[in-house]
Amino acid sequence: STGSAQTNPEKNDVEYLTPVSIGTPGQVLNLDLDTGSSDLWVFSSLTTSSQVNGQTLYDPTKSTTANQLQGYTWQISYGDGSSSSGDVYTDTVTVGGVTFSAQAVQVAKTVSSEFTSDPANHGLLGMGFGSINTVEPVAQKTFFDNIMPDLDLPLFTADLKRSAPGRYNFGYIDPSAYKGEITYVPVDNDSGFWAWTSPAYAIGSRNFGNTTLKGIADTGASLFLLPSAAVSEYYGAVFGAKYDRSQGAFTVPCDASAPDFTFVVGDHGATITVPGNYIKYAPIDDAGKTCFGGIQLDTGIGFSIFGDVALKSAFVVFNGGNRTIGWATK
Ligand SMILES: O[C@H]1CN[C@@H](c2nc(-c3ccc(C(F)(F)F)cc3)no2)C1
Repeated sequence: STGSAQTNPEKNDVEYLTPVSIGTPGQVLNLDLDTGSSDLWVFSSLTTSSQVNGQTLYDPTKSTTANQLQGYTWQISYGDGSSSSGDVYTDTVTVGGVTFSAQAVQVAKTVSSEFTSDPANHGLLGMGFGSINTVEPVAQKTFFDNIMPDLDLPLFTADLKRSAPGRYNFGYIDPSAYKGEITYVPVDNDSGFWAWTSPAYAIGSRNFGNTTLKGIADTGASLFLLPSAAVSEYYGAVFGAKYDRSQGAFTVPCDASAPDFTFVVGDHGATITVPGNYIKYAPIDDAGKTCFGGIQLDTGIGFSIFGDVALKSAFVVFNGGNRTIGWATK
């Protein structure tokens, strides 16, 4: 089988939401497909009502194919400190025309304020590796784990765009979606993430250094989080850039000329270039004078995060069959 789903950016591309049908008859929720986690959880009829704020709710009692996993629970927290928890059902789930009939659907009973205040986000669909699924007493498989054997090719692709709809494809590679060759590199999934290493990077027209970037491809993360050496070098090249202690982040003048950030993929010279404009991420003042930086520090995480600012500059193949990640320009 193969499938294809359009994914739609929220304001400032802070996340990309994809319609997902759950249950019989289908209840369509817009979910954040997240390669950085491995739980499929949804706002539901069981979610504490004071924590619901316009989100579409999955109601398992309205689905003839829903079955509760009695006594199973889950609890997850994300990089930004947000969190959610609840119970577990199985039901039929369809994304982009690909269906799995007994998918674990984690229904939220509680969600943190960050989720409550985002009416367009009805939950997350984790596309990481199964080892980091949080369901107790038995971890559940991700949607991709479950459909992979039936896919023509054991992979999915991410084609995110700046402030425009993009696409997740399942089981095939669309040759019209990228230019040149796709360069594949090994993924180390011991952490449960799509972890890989870039051998070097360059800022603007400077020469490539020899500093490797060890990071994860994370479609659920908005920004590009890098080591302090790379971040300082980058913003050192932007006139008027500064570290704003009140924001705890680097900002740039929205009218600054920001250099591109190029990272190497593989050892045959392939590169991906993040346009400097993507790094003038979003205005933080009404006048649109100061912009939040799309590159920020990865301090304390232990690895870099190739989030949407990096991913939307490429066509990315997540191959679960041979555990590789492929990058191509587009
Ligand atoms: O944990 C890492 C795994 N992937 C990254 C991720 N973060 C979120 C997220 C989405 C929406 C929200 C909220 F709506 F604002 F609450 C919060 C976090 N989704 O994937 C970070």
